[in-house]
Amino acid sequence: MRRRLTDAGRTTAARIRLLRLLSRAGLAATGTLVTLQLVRAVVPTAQALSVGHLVAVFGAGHSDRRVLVAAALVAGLFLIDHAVWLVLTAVRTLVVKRVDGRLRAEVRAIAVNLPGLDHLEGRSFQDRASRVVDGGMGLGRDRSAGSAAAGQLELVFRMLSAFAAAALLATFLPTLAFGLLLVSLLIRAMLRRQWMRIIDLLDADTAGQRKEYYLSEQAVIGAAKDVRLFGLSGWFGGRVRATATRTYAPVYREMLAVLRRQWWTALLAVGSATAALTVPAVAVLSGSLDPAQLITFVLAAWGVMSISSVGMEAYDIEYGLRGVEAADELTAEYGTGAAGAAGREAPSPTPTPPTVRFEDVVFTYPGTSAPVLDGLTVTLRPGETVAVVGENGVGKTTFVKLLGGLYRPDSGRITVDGVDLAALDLPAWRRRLAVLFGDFVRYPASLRENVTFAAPHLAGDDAVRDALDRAGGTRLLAELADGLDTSLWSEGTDGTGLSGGQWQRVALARVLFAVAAGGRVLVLDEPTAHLDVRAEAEFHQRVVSRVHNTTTVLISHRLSTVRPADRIILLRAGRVAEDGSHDELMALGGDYARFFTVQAEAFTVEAR
Ligand SMILES: Nc1ncnc2c1ncn2[C@@H]1O[C@H](COP(=O)(O)OP(=O)(O)OP(=O)(O)O)[C@@H](O)[C@H]1O
Repeated sequence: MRRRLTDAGRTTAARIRLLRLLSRAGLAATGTLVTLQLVRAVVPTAQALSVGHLVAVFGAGHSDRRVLVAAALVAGLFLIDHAVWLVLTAVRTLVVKRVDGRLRAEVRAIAVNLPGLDHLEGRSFQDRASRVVDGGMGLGRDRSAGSAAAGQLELVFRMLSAFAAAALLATFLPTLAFGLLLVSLLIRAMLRRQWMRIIDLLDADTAGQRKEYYLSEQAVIGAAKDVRLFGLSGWFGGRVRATATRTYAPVYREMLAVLRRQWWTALLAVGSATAALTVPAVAVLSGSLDPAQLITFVLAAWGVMSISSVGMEAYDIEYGLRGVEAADELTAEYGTGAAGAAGREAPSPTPTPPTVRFEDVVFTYPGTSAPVLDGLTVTLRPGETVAVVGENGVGKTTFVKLLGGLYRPDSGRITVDGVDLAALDLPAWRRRLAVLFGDFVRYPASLRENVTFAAPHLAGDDAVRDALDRAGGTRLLAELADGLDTSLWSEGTDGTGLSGGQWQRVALARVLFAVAAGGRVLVLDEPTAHLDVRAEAEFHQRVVSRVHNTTTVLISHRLSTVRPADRIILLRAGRVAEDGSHDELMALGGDYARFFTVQAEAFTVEAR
């Protein structure tokens, strides 16, 4: 019993929450929607009265003019109802889109402003965010938080309409009015309980909800080449069918089960309809009601009983409420997305590179058990070029992510000029970093923007051209029809598609631009992976040696790329295994020397 009451309380609070959500659509749009719903709510009662009035004046043999006016009133109400419905549909769409847009913007703000990646990569964050952002298709209908809010408003006015009809009926038959209202609400509650379980089933299969993703994102755009060359269209089709079957098979089973359980509601509905017709009819026969009143009260009874049906708005509410709850949970857990309280400003806003120390750092990715970094201790001295090498998966990129404050160590600490990174103002620290990740982002934007995104405040095309030149992108710039204005978003704008190597030069230009804007620690993770042999050979001279007054961290499997570095650090088992210049490590005769020899031999064999 107590649980029922708690559920009821939660449901009421959720429904009020939905109504409050409507304010996000703006006063004018929401006000118009409320007004239109109000008109539609009173129309059935007005129709019952007007039809009764028409029958009364017709039966009393009044003049043609009075009959015509009464008939015009009936027709006018039908027309008004229809016209209001049309406008309401359009205004409702506007309100739904606005509410959804606002909620999505809030979730985007939370996601973008989270200081690290650990929450963002978690399954629970992603599921909750996709619930808010994606909305979804429920039983063939677009459903979202916005449609839940509009649906809740619709339900309020459906109730109002039924109560208005009951009030009219109560003027003559109060017991019938009360009884019909009670039974109709009971039927509605029973139906709602039975049918809403279907929304639970739909909601439970998040993998099923993602089935659209395979088609739209992967099969059509993302993996278009692979899908065709490997002939994977059958696999995609099968995958979509399998997820659809997994989602909908239990739904259809439940629908059949609900239909088989309709006896009680059907009996109650038949009983109500019989009472609604026979009680006024008996009153007519006994002479206490005339035929015109009979029509008015039967129509009013009909208006009361209409609330017993579970309309689409009930599904909208139930489905979209999950999105609203998910948004509330995200806000409760991560705040509103406003940038978090700033820590101390990164020390020395001077133009010199800092000393960065990893002190006995242990780090394990959330949701995994084995640490990737396990007692890593290393110092990056101001202005030196340090190469980080090691086998696949040893933790090189993880080292960079921790350097950027995207994750925090489980134990140990990272210091910048002696100050713990955890105590620093992260945005300020990140402005002093320029990081090129191996899986750099190809922004759907112009060439200029792809470079200046690293430091939008540094204006001037000369700096952009200089960064492109250092990254070996001058020829690319000359070839592009619209120069720096060329859109590099080929799918979205008919812009230019670049090759892998050309994109890498653009991404490299972006971080060099960040260095020009004040970045004092440059990190290049696999910067030559897509470059041709000549560009790779020129890389150190063209890029690294021209970067001054900056600490450079270079990660690469191509040991010829890292050879000229001041220091080379080899990671093994999450910590530094070898540390020294190329010559020192070759003399040491450890893993680095072995890897270098193997690569050099392979190169010599290829070159023969
Ligand atoms: N977001 C993540 N969640 C869980 N584990 C991760 C995540 N990112 C990386 N890992 C794991 O951490 C380990 C180190 O990955 P990392 O990318 O740092 O290696 P790497 O040395 O840069 O490898 P490579 O040379 O292949 O680029 C790997 O075992 C990887 O599977």
